[in-house]
Amino acid sequence: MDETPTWTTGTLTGNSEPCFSFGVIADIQYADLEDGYNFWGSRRRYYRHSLHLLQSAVEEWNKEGNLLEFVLQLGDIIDGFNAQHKTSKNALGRVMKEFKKLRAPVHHIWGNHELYNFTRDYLTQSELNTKSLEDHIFLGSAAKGQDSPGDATAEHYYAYHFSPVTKFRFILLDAYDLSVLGRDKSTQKYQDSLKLLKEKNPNENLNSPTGLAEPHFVEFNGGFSQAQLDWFNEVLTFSDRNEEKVVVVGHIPIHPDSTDDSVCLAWNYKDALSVIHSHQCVVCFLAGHLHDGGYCLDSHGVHHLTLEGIVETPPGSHAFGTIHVYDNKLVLMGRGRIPDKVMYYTKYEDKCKYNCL
Ligand SMILES: Nc1ncnc2c1ncn2[C@@H]1O[C@H](COP(=O)(O)OP(=O)(O)O)[C@@H](O)[C@H]1O
Repeated sequence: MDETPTWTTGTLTGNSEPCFSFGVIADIQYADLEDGYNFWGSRRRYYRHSLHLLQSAVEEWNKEGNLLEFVLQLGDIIDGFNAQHKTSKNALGRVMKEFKKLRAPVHHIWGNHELYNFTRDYLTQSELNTKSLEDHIFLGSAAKGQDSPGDATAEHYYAYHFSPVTKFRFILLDAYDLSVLGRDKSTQKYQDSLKLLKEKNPNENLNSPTGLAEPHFVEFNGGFSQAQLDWFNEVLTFSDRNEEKVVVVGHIPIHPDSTDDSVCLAWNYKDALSVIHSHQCVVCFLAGHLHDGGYCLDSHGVHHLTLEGIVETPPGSHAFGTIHVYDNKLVLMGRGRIPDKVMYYTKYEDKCKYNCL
């Protein structure tokens, strides 16, 4: 980092100083287990050590003091192996104990490993439901299908938005709204998701992308329901009208150029992208899931940043970051495997140009 930030907190002010900052961390996948490997046996997974990396990330963030407004935990907080060992609640308890030492609030995203360990109803009642931190604004009729945090209706999805300072908003999306993971088999969403997955993936093992025209149609990915996309569109309409900048957060990447393979993408990523591209306000999409980092600036001037995962980070290295929010850019200060990055907001006129093409 060649930029040494000086600090002011408050609204986006028009000056050159950062306005606030937030932490990012992805794919902790803690389990009290010996190291293992990914599916291909090519990358080591440090299940037990991931807790130590979280501990030191929390210590580092706490040193940043009041400047750190919140932390985004991008999903897969504990590993699916906990379900097999019946240690899910215990493992979650250990990880949450570390997060509680943080002097800033944490916003939690749900990934596939949350759904290997817990039902959606359990998650809704758990500390991993941070929707109570939602900002309340008036949205149009398309947003009516959205459930409140306490609701545990069978078809619910987990998404919300918040505004830490005037003119800046974060939207957390549920990339497993359409999924066969975590949904009761009796629900319409389960049936529809299974039908879609099987149409796109004829393999006996639905986690296998072998031979697929669209290799991202695997069981460990998921997608967005039309109800969620309508709600998303309503929030972005509000943000456009209020001339806000928006960062969107989800577990699974939604742009092919922000992943190193064609597998780690949300099923209907194109639908999410087209909602984003029909608005001016989105500056960045943040994701995890891949474990390797990824980045692209898309055709509409939106940055897509995929974060390196903690679980595949060896002792001696790290994988978390702090993003400093300026009037004209986001500055990622990465630690360990996560490189620093400066992401300038695309000017409104340039976005208009893209949108007219
Ligand atoms: N190419 C593949 N073929 C078949 N199964 C796979 C493949 N890749 C992953 N899987 C399986 O899918 C599940 C999720 O994969 P995993 O790599 O553990 O996901 P994550 O990256 O979210 O930890 C695991 O059960 C894994 O064995």
